[in-house]
Amino acid sequence: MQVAKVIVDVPSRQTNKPFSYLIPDNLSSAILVGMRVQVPFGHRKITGFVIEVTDHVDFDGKLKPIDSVIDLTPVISPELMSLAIKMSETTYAFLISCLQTMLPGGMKASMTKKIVATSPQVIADNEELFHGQSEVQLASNTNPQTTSQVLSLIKQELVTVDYDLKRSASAVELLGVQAAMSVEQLTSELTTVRANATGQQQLLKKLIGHPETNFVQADLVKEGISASTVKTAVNRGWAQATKIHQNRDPFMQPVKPSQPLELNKDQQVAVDKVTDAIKANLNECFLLEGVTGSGKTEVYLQIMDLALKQGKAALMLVPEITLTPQIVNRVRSRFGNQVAMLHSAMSNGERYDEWQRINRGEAKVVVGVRSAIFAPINNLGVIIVDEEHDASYKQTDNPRYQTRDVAKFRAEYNHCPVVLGSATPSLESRARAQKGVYQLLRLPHRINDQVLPKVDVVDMREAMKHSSSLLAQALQTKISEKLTRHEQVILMLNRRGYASFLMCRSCGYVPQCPNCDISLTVHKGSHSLKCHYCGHEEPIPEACPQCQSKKIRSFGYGSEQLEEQVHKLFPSAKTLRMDVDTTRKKGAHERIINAFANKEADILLGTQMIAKGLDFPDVTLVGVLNADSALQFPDFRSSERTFELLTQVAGRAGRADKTGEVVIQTYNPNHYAIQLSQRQDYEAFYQKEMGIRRIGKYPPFYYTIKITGNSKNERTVLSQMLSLTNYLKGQLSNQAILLGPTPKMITRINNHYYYQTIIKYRFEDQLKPALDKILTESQKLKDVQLSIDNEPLDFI
Ligand SMILES: Nc1ncnc2c1ncn2[C@@H]1O[C@H](COP(=O)(O)OP(=O)(O)OP(=O)(O)O)[C@@H](O)[C@H]1O
Ligand SMILES: [Zn+2]
Ligand SMILES: [Zn+2]
Repeated sequence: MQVAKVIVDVPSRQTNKPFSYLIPDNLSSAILVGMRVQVPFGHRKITGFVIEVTDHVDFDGKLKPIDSVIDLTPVISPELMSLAIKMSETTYAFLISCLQTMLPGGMKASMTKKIVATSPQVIADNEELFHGQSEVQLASNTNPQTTSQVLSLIKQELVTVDYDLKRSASAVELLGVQAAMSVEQLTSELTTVRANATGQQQLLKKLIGHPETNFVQADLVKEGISASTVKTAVNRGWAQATKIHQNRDPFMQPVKPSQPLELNKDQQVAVDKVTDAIKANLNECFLLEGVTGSGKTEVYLQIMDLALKQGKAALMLVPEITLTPQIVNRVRSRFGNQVAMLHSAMSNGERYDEWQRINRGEAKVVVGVRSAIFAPINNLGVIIVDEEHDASYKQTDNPRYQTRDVAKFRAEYNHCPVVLGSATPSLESRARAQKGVYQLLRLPHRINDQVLPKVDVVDMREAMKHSSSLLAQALQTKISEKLTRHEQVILMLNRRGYASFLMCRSCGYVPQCPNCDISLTVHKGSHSLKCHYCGHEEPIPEACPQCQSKKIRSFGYGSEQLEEQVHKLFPSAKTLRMDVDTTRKKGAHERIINAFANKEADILLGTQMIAKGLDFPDVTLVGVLNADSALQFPDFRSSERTFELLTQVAGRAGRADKTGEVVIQTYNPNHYAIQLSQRQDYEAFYQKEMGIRRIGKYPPFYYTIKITGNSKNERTVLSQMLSLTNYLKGQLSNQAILLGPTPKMITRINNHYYYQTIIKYRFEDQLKPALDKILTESQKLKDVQLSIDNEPLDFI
């Protein structure tokens, strides 16, 4: 008798362990670990993942049989299975959530599958299945007999399985036209054309000049060659009408192949160290600390190239914001069709197609965002985590995993190295390199010894005495200079919308969100006040709702207002704005970047979206308008975030042959994060910040856990948090530090009240059991939701 142990799709503590089900005889050899199955559970039928198949029954009662299989081949590999178990333990998430996180979106149980015969013989031999067709659809509740027949065909490789998913129409077909005669023939045709038939002459000359080119007809019309001229040309045999496929997805545009660049000495050392580890199957972790523009990407490319030459696969992770066609095209230009991409702007169908290409081993290089760490890659040779300090590597929802940790687990499993790269490594990673846990590789110079940009800090307390403009005079002068030289400028204002809030000058009234404890942000484009936490939106009032005064004004600035001011100050400059509001539509982000790269605009302005990863050779000036925005948060990582953001955005200037300049506007010119980012001195910042963290007992000196409770009822959540905090105090040693419960910085969001307790600790073996117990107990509470965040990004 065979038994399958199944993790069922019921996220609760009680079901966070496998349930045993009998495997029916006709499925006996077909059920494999990593497949999804349908099983009876209470009075329902639900899905689950098979995590073990055994002959051993450790259950006294009568086992229920598996109902049907959902996947015909495993969707979770043994590697990912062990990873899910480990993740569930370390993130306090349910195993079922971890398993589901690993599958590409849309690979839902109810999805229809089809099997495709590999030869006519197969169709003939299995008439009752195929009914003469080459492919058939299988419903998710196919009977066990048919299933076992299909499974045996799969085993013999006589059929392939495909999931039916909607692909978005990413390609469009355009009408084209191409020469159909030789250049000589066309030249003699030219003599026969009437002198006043200018369109025909123009077209013929074009065809003669570019006999190989497939012209887009719509482009010709723009040049004055009409559709009827093209028709005449086709009728007279000069040209033929063609169809041109154009990809709408900016990530999929054709790219020119590129060759490896000759490395400088530091780059070579880095590449050699990592490739030695790949060749020796060493599970080592490298920290590549390279200043902005030092050529880290080229180092990644050559490392991946070597992994491929060793017959292995490579995974490169990038933050959401830097996953632009710029970086993807650099990878694709080196590795062509071997590259698979996984990003959130893709449709479910596109993502599934890429997932399959990876699963089948067709794509050997995977580039993607956080979730790509779960790509079904076999035989990994190296994992690269670019901009390793980036906050987007931490998932803020269940399961709350840190991608760097998952990367290290996979590398250990695959006996391969991990490369964490950044100009501003996280303190955690840099400290590990200090201790020798990671190997530190450094690129201290920019390519071609281009100097780092010169950074001026403008004290806005002084500047505001002379003018109330958002842009200090010093910055305005530099912008005009660059504009006259036709160089490009990047301006960052890390707040979206038009103004921070509205206030009545007569009575002091400030409109608040009705659902959250926060004032509403002014958006001029949509003529509304918006809550950035719950999405609440209302019209901008004409008069004060409290005292009816018309003296209602907006305060503070956002990116929308920056754009307005720039237009006023520099009326002839063309601008592009990039923030959450201008990049909602699919592909918008890429279009803005491409337009700026093509020099369709002089000034790119926006929120922190524009700070990272971009490489525009003509940008010679970067202005930061509110360098203090992150410093205002009462959080231990504020300085690190400020330093990182300023250093990264400054790094966008002067990356090619022209020297760059940076202007930082601040109200805290003496703050060390601002002063050290002015010098772009990461090492000094690291030393200084480590001293502060040591005294404050913060990471990386202490581990941290954040427990958050929320409820519609403030008193309920507070009393629950108090009792669990007291329980923890009893369980932990007196070395552990418990802070809380305290209300979160914004206590009420969407009418739920949030309270938190922070634990700082070094060694506490009773911590995990105590937290597991708290989670189990919390399942019984109806009106409080609890979450545990291991190593949270912030304490606010
Ligand atoms: N060995 C080399 N020889 C010549 N040019 C190079 C070399 N390595 C890199 N470059 C070029 O230098 C520029 C900067 O390199 P790259 O973008 O890789 O830097 P980076 O360190 O990844 O930057 P950042 O962290 O600021 O995004 C690129 O245009 C790249 O093509
Ligand atoms: Zn008022
Ligand atoms: Zn709100």
